[in-house]
Amino acid sequence: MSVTKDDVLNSLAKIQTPGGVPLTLAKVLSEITATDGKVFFSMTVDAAEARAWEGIRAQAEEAVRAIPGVKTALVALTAERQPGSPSGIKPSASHRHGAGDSPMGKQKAIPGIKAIVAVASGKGGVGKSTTAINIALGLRDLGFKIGLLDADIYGPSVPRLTGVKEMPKLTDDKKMIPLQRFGLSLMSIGFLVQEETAMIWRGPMIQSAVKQMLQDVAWGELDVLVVDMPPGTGDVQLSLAQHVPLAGAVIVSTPQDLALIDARRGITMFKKVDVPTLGIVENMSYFLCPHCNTRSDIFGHGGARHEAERLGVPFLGEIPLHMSIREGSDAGQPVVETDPTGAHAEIYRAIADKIKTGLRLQAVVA
Ligand SMILES: Nc1ncnc2c1ncn2[C@@H]1O[C@H](COP(=O)(O)OP(=O)(O)OP(=O)(O)O)[C@@H](O)[C@H]1O
Repeated sequence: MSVTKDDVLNSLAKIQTPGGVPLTLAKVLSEITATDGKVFFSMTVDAAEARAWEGIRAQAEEAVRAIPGVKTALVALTAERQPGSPSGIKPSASHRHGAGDSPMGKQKAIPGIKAIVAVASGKGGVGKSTTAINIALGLRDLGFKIGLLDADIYGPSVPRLTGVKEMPKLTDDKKMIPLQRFGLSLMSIGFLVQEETAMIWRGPMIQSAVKQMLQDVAWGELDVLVVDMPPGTGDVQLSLAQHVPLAGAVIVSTPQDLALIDARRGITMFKKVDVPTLGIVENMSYFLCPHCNTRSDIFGHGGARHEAERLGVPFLGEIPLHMSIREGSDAGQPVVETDPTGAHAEIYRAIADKIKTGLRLQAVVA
């Protein structure tokens, strides 16, 4: 039985807002998407009233899940920007009421997760997601229990990188159970909504959805949760960096000058929100000819290492441009998994080891 938008609207009409009108008349609902039993929409409310609306959001999600045929429902609560706050970003409830002076700042820690590490890039297409999953696998090989959260909501990559496209199941208390692959716990918006849907997301919706993917997922005990961030250094990324309790950030760049300028912006962004940069990775650093083994520095290799030195952040390693990395990551077979004793897996594990060292300095991971 397929679920329609009208089914969703009929069930939402029974919910009363704080102002006493039915939710469907409150002018807060976004476009509703209902495809293959997956329902997604957001509610945009005045920032000052956001806390009062959290209960309505939960009720709406509950009501939609109760419609026969609905397999999953995600309702994001987004607040209109407040003029005057930095970048227009409103501090979250946990920011205001949270405590603690850990490197994670004042955000609410996620129970059971020892450290959250963001993998970010100044611009798209530099291989951030490929690097993120292979680093996650490298950390797994070092003996850690690892999760991977795909926060790249513009173009979720985890389904492609892992070949996993199932719908997460729910626990009795309605938390999503992460999917398992390669010994990693995985969560991606790509498991919940169609890729076309992902394109229509606006900044505040992303922030809210990522918060839910962090907090409404039964992650269990993890040493490190690797977060594949959306590419870029705009307000959305800044806001995520501010709202996710990050222990540190890894910046992925290619060696070209332009990419490096963007990488620098990434470091500045994390600095702004007091998240330490664990280091820079240079991806597509050089090309090793598979036939003659000759190395070519196509993009002028070494830029990221210099940039890291200049900025006083660790340089984590160089990953070559290689067909097997591309083919593997595009076919759900990341290279650290498929060729664990090969040279590329070694490189990713060495990077993971440096990340481990960076985290240990902060006494987050044992
Ligand atoms: N070291 C590498 N060698 C060869 N191909 C690579 C390498 N790293 C990434 N790629 C390929 O480059 C493309 C972009 O990679 P990926 O999706 O990881 O980038 P991204 O920075 O996450 O992109 P997006 O802008 O979508 O976030 C993919 O086809 C991937 O397989």
